Amino acid sequence: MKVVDLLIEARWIVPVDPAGVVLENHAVVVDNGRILAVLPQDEAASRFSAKSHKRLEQHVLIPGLVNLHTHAAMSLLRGLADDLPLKEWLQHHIWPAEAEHVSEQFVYDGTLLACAEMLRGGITCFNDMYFFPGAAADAALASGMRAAIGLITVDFPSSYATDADDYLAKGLAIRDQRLEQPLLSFCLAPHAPYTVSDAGFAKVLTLAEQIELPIHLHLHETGQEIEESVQRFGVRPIERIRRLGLLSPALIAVHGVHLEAHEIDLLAQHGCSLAHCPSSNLKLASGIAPISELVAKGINIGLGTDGAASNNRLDLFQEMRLAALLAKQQSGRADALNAHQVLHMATLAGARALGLEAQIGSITPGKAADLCAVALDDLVLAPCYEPVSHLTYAVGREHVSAVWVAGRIRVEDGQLIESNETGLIKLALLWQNKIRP
Ligand SMILES: CSC[C@H]1O[C@@H](n2cnc3c(O)ncnc32)[C@H](O)[C@@H]1O
Ligand SMILES: [Zn+2]
Repeated sequence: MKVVDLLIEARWIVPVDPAGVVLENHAVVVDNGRILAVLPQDEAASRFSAKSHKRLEQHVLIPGLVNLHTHAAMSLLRGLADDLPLKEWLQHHIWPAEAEHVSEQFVYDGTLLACAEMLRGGITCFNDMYFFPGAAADAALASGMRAAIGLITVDFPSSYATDADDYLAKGLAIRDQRLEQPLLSFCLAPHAPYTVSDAGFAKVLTLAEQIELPIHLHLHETGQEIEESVQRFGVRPIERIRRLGLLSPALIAVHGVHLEAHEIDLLAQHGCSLAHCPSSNLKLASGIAPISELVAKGINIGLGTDGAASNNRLDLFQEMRLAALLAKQQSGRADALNAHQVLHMATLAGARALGLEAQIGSITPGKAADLCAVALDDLVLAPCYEPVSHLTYAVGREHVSAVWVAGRIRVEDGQLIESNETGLIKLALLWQNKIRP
């Protein structure tokens, strides 16, 4: 019998790959942080002796969720400026607050708080875009969470950096210092077409090609963004980005709310990914992304929460439900996006966009053991005919009972391990008193 680190037996396992499969009474064998095997429980018992054993009698085990777009540290700005459209929200509220308060400590503390919220909700990996990305990376590592850290660029100075060259040089140094961290990966993260010049994009593209990183960019979020681009550059943002050479499989276009048919074709032809953030798009009244049309063209779509100042939750179960419901409403077809497709978006599609498809996103031997157990023995989830249906339409993040990142348990019985929740609330209160004394 082979001795292994961990054996997880679950009532249901949804590996996500192969698509549409639900395994009953199977086990996941974990060793050295990786998935060694997925097999029937009786076979697992005869082949493996585990140092640690978890029995999930009434649970469904899924891959850890991948949050494809966030600004984690903005958890400290949650609820600061509600009920506003994007431009007014950013220019008159968020950017002034960031100019006054964002520091390395703000980003570390805010990201720590966000990681706690995300882990408790079954998210094991997040794709971040924010100032002081080194502090975000360190907070993710301190939380034992996987993160794709955005090396940001904007054309305005901040407390973090002065201009495009400075942003990129600082980002590269942050990456160089953390290259050996197995839980970290990196993206180039130019903020948006309206805050990055052609020269800034050219620099981003050169770097992304040299060091083979994805490019994480807000794109076509509002109608106003598009109108202003036409006035300023004579073309819509996607066309400008195309001319600059940024449309490629490396691009993670965030939002894509306003897309014409030929622009959807362009994204498909170039193999771009899209980060769909339905709550943020609804709250800022930006619109609803044409998801069923994007799906029909085979575009890789992951789900994001965006920051907590525009959502105001970092809750991918809510984004899953919303994504499914909005796609149905928008297309007029009840089968527009089914529960399996939505779970795929929240896991493997996000991993693929980040270039992490070989490492995470499905319960597959050889991949990292990033796993999420959801307890279905709650009256609000009874009866349960189909666990994947429940994951999209009925489950809330409060039903997450256990979470592992690279085989290490981070949440047990719905509670964070090695994390002081009371301390985090106190930390948030300290910032609240600073920001709104
Ligand atoms: C350069 S750091 C990231 C920058 O993005 C801002 N931001 C947060 N949410 C959004 C959004 O929905 N659209 C555009 N920009 C957003 C954040 O406040 C930071 O300044
Ligand atoms: Zn955003």
